[in-house]
Amino acid sequence: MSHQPVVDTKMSEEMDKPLISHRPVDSDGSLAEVPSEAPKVGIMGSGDFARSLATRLVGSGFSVVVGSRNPKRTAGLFPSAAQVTFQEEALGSPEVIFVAMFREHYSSLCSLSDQLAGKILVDVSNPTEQEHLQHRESNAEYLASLFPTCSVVKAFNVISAWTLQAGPRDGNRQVPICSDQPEAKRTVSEMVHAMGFTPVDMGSLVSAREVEAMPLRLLPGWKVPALLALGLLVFFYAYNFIRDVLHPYLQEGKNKFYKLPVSVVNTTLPCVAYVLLSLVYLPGVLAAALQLRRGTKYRRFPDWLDHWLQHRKQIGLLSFFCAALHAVYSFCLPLRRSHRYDLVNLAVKQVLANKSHLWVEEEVWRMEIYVSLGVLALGTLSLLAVTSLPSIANSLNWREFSFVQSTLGFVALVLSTLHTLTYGWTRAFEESRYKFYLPPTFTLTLLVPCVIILAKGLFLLPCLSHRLSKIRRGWEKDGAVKFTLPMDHALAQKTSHV
Ligand SMILES: Cc1cc2nc3c(=O)[nH]c(=O)nc-3n(C[C@H](O)[C@H](O)[C@H](O)COP(=O)(O)OP(=O)(O)OC[C@H]3O[C@@H](n4cnc5c(N)ncnc54)[C@H](O)[C@@H]3O)c2cc1C
Ligand SMILES: NC(=O)C1=CN([C@@H]2O[C@H](COP(=O)(O)OP(=O)(O)OC[C@H]3O[C@@H](n4cnc5c(N)ncnc54)[C@H](OP(=O)(O)O)[C@@H]3O)[C@@H](O)[C@H]2O)C=CC1
Ligand code: HEM
Ligand SMILES: [Cu+2]
Ligand SMILES: [Fe+3]
Repeated sequence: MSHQPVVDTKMSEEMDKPLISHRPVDSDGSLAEVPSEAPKVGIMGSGDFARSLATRLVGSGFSVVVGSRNPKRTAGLFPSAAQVTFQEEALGSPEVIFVAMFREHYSSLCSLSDQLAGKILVDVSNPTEQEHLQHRESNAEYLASLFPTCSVVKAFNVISAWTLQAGPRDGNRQVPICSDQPEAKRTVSEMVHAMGFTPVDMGSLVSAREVEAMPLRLLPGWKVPALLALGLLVFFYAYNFIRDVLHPYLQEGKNKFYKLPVSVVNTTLPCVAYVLLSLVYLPGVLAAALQLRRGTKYRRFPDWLDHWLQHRKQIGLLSFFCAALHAVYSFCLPLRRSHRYDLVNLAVKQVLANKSHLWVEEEVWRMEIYVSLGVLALGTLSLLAVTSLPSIANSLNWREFSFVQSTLGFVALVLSTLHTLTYGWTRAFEESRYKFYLPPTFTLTLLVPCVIILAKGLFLLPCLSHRLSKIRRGWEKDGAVKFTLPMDHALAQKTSHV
């Protein structure tokens, strides 16, 4: 929505009047005279939402009249500047009427349809999940069907009563708006703006169903990645439990259960982080391989790959989260009592065995290097995480963004791989490291990243990179696409989401 004054002369009279929060400024800089009569807005219903809305509207310079079935009982709950009266009386002068009632009570307004004729009705309702599934038409479309002479606008349903009352200082400021009457939509948009929110035009009233579904979604796009991370956590924790705790207990009768809270977790978390990171960069490689094989970029990827590509951000951020936890756990390793007892016991054993100066040069170097590589990997990952914040992403052009995400992300994957390899060293080849024939955990995680690194290397070979960049500029192996376009189009529509 633009911040400029609206020039359209056909604008409703309501909006020609200045609002307090938007006082027009004269050319000499002083405030223009505020007219005595503020634009009048009606609210049907006296519930939580109606009260918050009235408070906010009054604060933004509107004059509010509330229509209630029982004004005596409810008047005390509203700001004194708001007029609370019977439903039919509230409908008289305002051009814009908010319907702050639940869907099942809309029809109770039908007796007032004569007074409502020609007015703008704002539907603020939120269906429950059940209602949303039960009704094929949105609440707003239902309201429009009850009052065909009114202009129905869907707005404010994504804003909670609490946010309305507290003002848009924190939380989401965006208010999606849709309506079949552009004029009515503009009037309400200006009101949204005057109340300190940002109107987002969602088009005609058929979008109302989508707008009503917005508050029902919980962290869209995170479900599959979160389940994936959880699955990996459970798998690796169980695997490490068997190797590090169960095996010593069953085979040697040793009690190593103290490892459950820190040690086992700190073997699990890095493996999850590392696998998730490789799963961020695997689909890009698969996509490139598919394009090379098909010889065109104009055929859609299979659904699963399309989905995977779209969820990389969430998978990547979960990977970063696990890696950060792994780093903190690693710093804590030497703080533990168990660690000190182990050290002292080792020292005592050495003294008894009359050994001195235990310093294995190779072990020292290995440790110095893998810790350093881990720190570098985490540092690179945190750059990716920072640039994924919308405010920072918006300040980068797409080349800068894709440099950080694609190139530095790959660098992070390589550093993590070197970190894991130097940590693992020769352990993968020592028989004593195999517990119940299970190889050390890190060996399980190395396969996919190594495939990715190899593939990326292959794609750099002149013949392949040349062909790939030709394909990405629209070149096609002859006959690659011609006959599949119409079907692809249907597919594109079917799968376009997120
Ligand atoms: C902590 C963290 C945060 C993340 N945050 C985000 C985020 O905010 N947003 C987001 O989208 N992703 C995010 N990701 C996911 C990931 O970083 C990006 O999806 C990244 O762009 C993937 O890079 P890619 O090279 O695998 O894939 P793409 O950049 O999609 O490329 C796919 C393949 O095509 C090649 N390629 C691409 N374009 C061209 C071209 N024009 N010419 C030739 N070859 C080309 C690439 O080399 C690659 O092989 C995040 C990841 C992590 C770990
Ligand atoms: N609460 C919130 O945070 C949000 C609410 N909404 C939407 O706002 C609308 C109102 O919600 P909310 O204020 O929380 O609900 P309430 O139950 O608190 O208020 C509903 C109001 O509807 C009025 N009403 C009119 N006719 C009837 C009737 N026949 N039976 C019962 N009540 C009637 C009542 O006012 P009276 O008795 O004065 O006539 C009542 O106060 C809902 O559609 C909701 O989805 C949307 C976003 C957030
Ligand atoms: C500040 C950053 C980091 C530090 C200090 C660090 C430190 C460590 C330490 C001390 C270990 C050995 C754990 C043990 O003894 O059980 C380890 C293992 C490991 N780390 Fe890191 N690391 C860091 C970052 C990362 C990152 C970013 C990744 C990958 C995303 C990663 C992946 C791994 C893996 C896979 C292992 C092997 C786990 C196992 O099988 O035991 N680390 N790291
Ligand atoms: Cu999806
Ligand atoms: Fe219903």
